[in-house]
Order: sequence, then C-alpha cells, then structure tokens
Amino acid sequence: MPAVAAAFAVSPTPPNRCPPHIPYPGLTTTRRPVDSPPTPISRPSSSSPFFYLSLKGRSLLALVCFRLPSRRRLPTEMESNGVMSGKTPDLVLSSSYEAAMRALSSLISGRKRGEPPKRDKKLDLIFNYLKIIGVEKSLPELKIIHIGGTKGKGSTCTFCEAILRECGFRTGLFTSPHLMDVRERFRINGLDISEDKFLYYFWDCWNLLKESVDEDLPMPPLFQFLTVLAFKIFVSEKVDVAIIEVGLGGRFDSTNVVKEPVVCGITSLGMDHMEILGDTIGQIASAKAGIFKPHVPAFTVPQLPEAMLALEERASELMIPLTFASPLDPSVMNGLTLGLAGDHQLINAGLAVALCTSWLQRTGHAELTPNDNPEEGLPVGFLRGLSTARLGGRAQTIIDKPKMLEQIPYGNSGDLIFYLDGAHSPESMEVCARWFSSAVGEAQQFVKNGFVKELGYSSLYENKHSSESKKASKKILLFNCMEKRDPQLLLPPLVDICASNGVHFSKALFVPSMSVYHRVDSGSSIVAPNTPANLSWQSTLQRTWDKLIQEKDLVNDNGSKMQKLGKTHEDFTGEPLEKCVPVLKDLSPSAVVPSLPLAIRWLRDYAKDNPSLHLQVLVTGSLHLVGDVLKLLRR
Ligand SMILES: Nc1ncnc2c1ncn2[C@@H]1O[C@H](COP(=O)(O)OP(=O)(O)OP(=O)(O)O)[C@@H](O)[C@H]1O
Ligand SMILES: [Mg+2]
Ligand SMILES: [Mg+2]
Repeated sequence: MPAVAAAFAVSPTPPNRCPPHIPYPGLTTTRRPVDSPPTPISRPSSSSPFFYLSLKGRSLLALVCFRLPSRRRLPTEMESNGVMSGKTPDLVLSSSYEAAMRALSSLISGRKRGEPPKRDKKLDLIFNYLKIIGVEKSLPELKIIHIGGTKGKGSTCTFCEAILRECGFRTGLFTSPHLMDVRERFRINGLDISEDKFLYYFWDCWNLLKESVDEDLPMPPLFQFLTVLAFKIFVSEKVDVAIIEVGLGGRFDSTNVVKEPVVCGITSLGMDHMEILGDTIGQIASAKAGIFKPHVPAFTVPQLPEAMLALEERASELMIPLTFASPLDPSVMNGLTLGLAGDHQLINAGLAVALCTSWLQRTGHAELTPNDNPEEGLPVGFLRGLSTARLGGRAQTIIDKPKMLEQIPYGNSGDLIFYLDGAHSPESMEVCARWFSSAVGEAQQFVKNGFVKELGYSSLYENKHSSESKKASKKILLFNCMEKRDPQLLLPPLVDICASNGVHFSKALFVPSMSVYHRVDSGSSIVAPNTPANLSWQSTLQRTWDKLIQEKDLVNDNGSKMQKLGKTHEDFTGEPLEKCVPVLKDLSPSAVVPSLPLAIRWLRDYAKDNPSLHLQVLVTGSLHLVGDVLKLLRR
C-alpha cells in the first residue's frame, strides 16, 4: 500500500450500499491523478472575449477590466447608475459588483413567501432561459449529482464536492442560501467563484435574457436566475462534476430542469415549507422525490416510515433502485474528524459517501470507490474530502480574539466564543442544541486542562495562566427567526436538549437581523446599525422565551434558579450597560436588543469587563442572523 494511503488506512466502510451498477450512457470522465495538485482555474486570455487586469493587492483586484463581447449591449443597470461610462465600455469600476447586486435584487418577486408559486410551465420557462444563454444542450455533459431533502442538503453537497475534488475531479457546487455574499453559492474546485468571473458570467446572462424577454417570457425571479447562472458557469468552466442543491421542494424546483443527473440523493426529511409542499411528512417526501429520474439511482438516509414509503413508491414507479445509506461510522475516519461539526453530519457524510461511490462507478471510475475489502477502508480521496469539507454558519465556532494568532495570553481582554448554526426548523434546532451542548462541554474540557482550543483554526494554544483554568462559563443565546416560523416549536427543543445535557442559558438576546430577503447584498456591503422602528416580533420571541423559562423553572450555570422576568439577574450586575445598550438595563434574563451591532458590542464589552468569565454565545434561529454576525465579526 502506498505510504500516503497507509497513513489514511481505516477499518472497513460497509461495502457501500451501492445499488446495482447502472452505467451512465456515454459517460466517462478524465481526472487528475489523485496526488497531483488541483487543476488551476483557467484564466481567460486576452484573446478570449474578455480579459482581466491583475493589479496590485486584493483591493485593486476589484478594478477589473472586461472586454465585453462586441455583440453585447452595455448593461442598462450600469449605465443608469453611472457606474460605467458609455464612452469607455471596457471599464467596469469596482462598484459594478454592487450594481450586479442591485440588478439581482430587482429579480426578487413581490410574491409573499408562503404563497403557492405558479408551478405550471415553470420548468419549461427555465429551459427557455437555458436556451437563451446557450447552455441547454450542454447540461447532460455536466454529470450532475442532484440533492434534495429538508435538512442537510448543503452539508451533503459540500461533502460530495470535497470528496470528488480530492479524487482528482474539477468540481462545480451550487448551494443555497448564502450567508454573506451571493458568490458563496457558486464554488469552482472548492472556492467561491471570483468576483471577476462572477461579474462576467452574471452580465453575460443578464444581457442575453434582457434582450430576449417579453410578456410571455419575463425576466426570471431570483432563484431561477441563479440556477441558470450556475449552469452557465459550470458549463463554461468545464467542470467534471456539478453538485446541485435543490432550492425548495423537488418536483417543481428550478433545479429540476436537470433531466438526467448521474445520481440523486434525499437528505433527512422533516416538516418545513408545509404551505407549499403539504401538511404530512408523506406529502413532503413525495414532493422531494420529484427529483428522481428514470434510469438514475437514488439514495437516502434513515427516514420516518411514512416518508420512506413515499420515497419508495416514487422509486418503484420509475423502476429505479432506492438505496438506504447508513450514517457514517466514525471509526472509518481513522482518527480524523469530519470537516463539518456535529453528530448529525455523520448522516450527511454517509449519504455523500454513497452518492460519490455511485457517481464514480457510473462515470467509469470504479477503481476510486471504497473497496469491498473491509481491511482497506475508505480511499484516501474520500478521507481527505470528508475531513476538509467546509461550510460556514453550520455548527461553526469562532473565537472573538482578533489577536489570537499572535498568541496573546488568552483571557487578558475578555473571552468570547461564538457558536453559530443557521438552524431554523424544529428538527435542526434539536441537532443544533446537541452540537452546542457537546461543543461547550469540549471547550470547557480544554480550559480545565489548561489549554484553549482555537476551534476556528483547529490548533491548540497553551494557556500559561493558571487562573484561566478557574474561569466560569456563561451561555448566552442570540436569537432571531423569520416571522413565519413558530417560536413555540423552535425554542422548546433548544432549551430542553441543552438542559438535559446540563447546559443552561444565563441570558437570551432577541435581535432583528440586518440583511433582508428583498435585497441581495455583497459580502462587503456596509452593515449599518440601523434601528428598525418595529421590534414587536422580537418582543414576541422574548415573551415566548420568558414563559418557557418560567414554566421550566430552569437553573442557571451556577446551579441557582434563574431570576424571574423583570428582576435583577445576578450574572449581569455591575456591567457598564448604560454606555452601550440602554434596553439591557433591566437586567432581566432576556432582552430585546434594537440592533445586531449593539448586541455584539455589548457582548464584547461584557467579556472585556469580566475577564474571569468564558462567554459562550449561541447564535441561531436564522441563516440571515448567522450571516450578519459573521459579517460583523469579520470586521
Ligand atoms: N441531517 C440533518 N438532520 C437534521 N438537521 C440537520 C442535518 N444536517 C444539517 N442540519 C441542520 O440544518 C442546518 C442547515 O444545514 P444545511 O445547510 O446542510 O441544510 P440545508 O438542507 O441546505 O438547509 P437549508 O434549508 O437552509 O438550505 C444546520 O445548521 C443544522 O442545524
Ligand atoms: Mg430549507
Ligand atoms: Mg441549503
């Protein structure tokens, strides 16, 4: 066995749940040898329809020059806002990215979330958009892995992408939603698409569509546009495999324009988007199974019986094998950990292994699949992919210590750790609570041992200050969710599961998100600490929380009963509230904070003023909230 493979040798993976081998007609793929460096992303040359100037430093990279294809008009949006001068068509100033975001935002339809979409002919329309941008004939070349489900789609897609890239293939990954920047949705070979490439493909598609739209074929709504843009990018970038996450549902989802993927997967199913998909888990499963296609093997994870039945029914109608992928056995990781944290990721990783195995078999690369011989375990590409996969805002831990990497003694200026997870359904709230309980336990263990784990960078820093090991920890919840969600379904599982693991919140802060779903922001857009006029939703959340805490009569971190609402909470006495967030003055175990920047500032001040505390903040309830916190922490 080669040395590198020996180093990764693992005990057996179950001879992996692969269906009978169904060859994919006409499909074989070339790939880089496993040990060679990833294929560099090919850059456009000056003879291509466009070129870019590489200027000094990252900031100047935004000053991109494009030679737009001569048959194209200049983007109307850019002309109208003065970003691009009509007399100098080759120059797109840096703010053109903001112009692209404004153009994208204009595609967000006025339809309220929750109203049934107009489904008739939707996929036909999308097919027409693909024709207009010139990629409809190339779709079959993309060798797609198509993944739907209620929870774990993005994670499973991310594992698949990382595995196949580590096996030597050039990958394209399309996921949703994004946290900070729309480009996160389009990864090429593991990296978010660059701004220059994004702008090129964006305006190319935009102009072609604008030139062709009429009453019968209007501009597509946002997600449809992003879907056709993804196909444009992946076809143009000549990826070997495109991993496509379903947006919502399955049968009527924009991504279901894919006629013949190589393999399909359905992740954990649960009750979400019932207003569109149906009231029962069976109906939801049927809608999701709408991505199954004739001659294409399908895989899924452990499901409730009713959901499993609906998936099986659809599979048998199409006469395709539906294979059950069991959660990954951690022992097959040979001591490595999954790149995405939380026990639930074992479910997603097990599905990803099955999907990649099937993809490799069907595209003529069976030699790269896990060996049936249990002694040989997972191949090195699988192990590398599973252990290096990354996806922000899902069970992500960030230490708020900008100088951490300079190894400044820990604890001197406050100790604040953010645990971020975009859970927003009851099921995901449960897995989030389990992950948080175990993560804070782990962190506490490191502290007790005199070590602090820099979780974001997976390295250890020795703590030379023995007083550190005596630090007490406080857990704070920073929460928001969309108004269509029911906090009575989201907050109880969080509180119950944490409490059953001995984890109690000292305080809960309810705060409005800053990003809004009717606007697409760039990652660098200014985060304004605007105070929304109406905080009534946050007050509703607070009331739900307070009632829950009172009913449960929970104990706090010190083992003493939490003070009832309105009374002084001993954990928060002596803090310099007045200089920061007046609304926190009441010192109750919960508060509505009028803006997110204020909440972060208050947390930082509190940590600084209480150096003997470890402050562990769980941010959850909304991916918007998580994205906004990431933006603020990055600054
Ligand atoms: N297998 C799973 N079972 C239950 N919850 C999960 C599972 N995987 C992930 N989650 C939860 O769902 C959240 C989102 O994970 P992920 O992005 O992988 O799912 P998604 O299906 O793409 O979600 P979305 O509906 O937001 O697109 C995670 O932060 C976690 O809380
Ligand atoms: Mg969803
Ligand atoms: Mg997703």
